Amino acid sequence: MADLLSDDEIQRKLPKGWDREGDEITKTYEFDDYLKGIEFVTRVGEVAEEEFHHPEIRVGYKEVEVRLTSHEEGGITDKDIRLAGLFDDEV
Ligand SMILES: C[C@H](O)[C@H](O)[C@H]1CNC2=NC(N)=NC(=O)C2=N1
Repeated sequence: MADLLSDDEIQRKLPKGWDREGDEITKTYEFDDYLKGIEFVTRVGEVAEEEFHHPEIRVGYKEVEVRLTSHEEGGITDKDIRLAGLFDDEV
């Protein structure tokens, strides 16, 4: 089990463009068209499965919202920070 991060660690480690909301970190990605967002979701899902750490994903028109938390630990861990960076690499 990974350690829960402190408030200061979260703020320090949070990748640019990500926000902290309670026990989650979140980012909304914007796309030129709906299907580009859907294609992004597929890539995010593949990374999540490879890392066995899964986000919640909300698909809107030309936008995709991703939310990460470590369910087993009950908060935000380095796994969430790491996945955030990997998802950013998939844009
Ligand atoms: C049994 C447990 O669901 C698995 O170990 C994995 C699956 N994916 C997961 N994803 C996330 N975000 N948090 C978890 O604690 C988690 N656990």
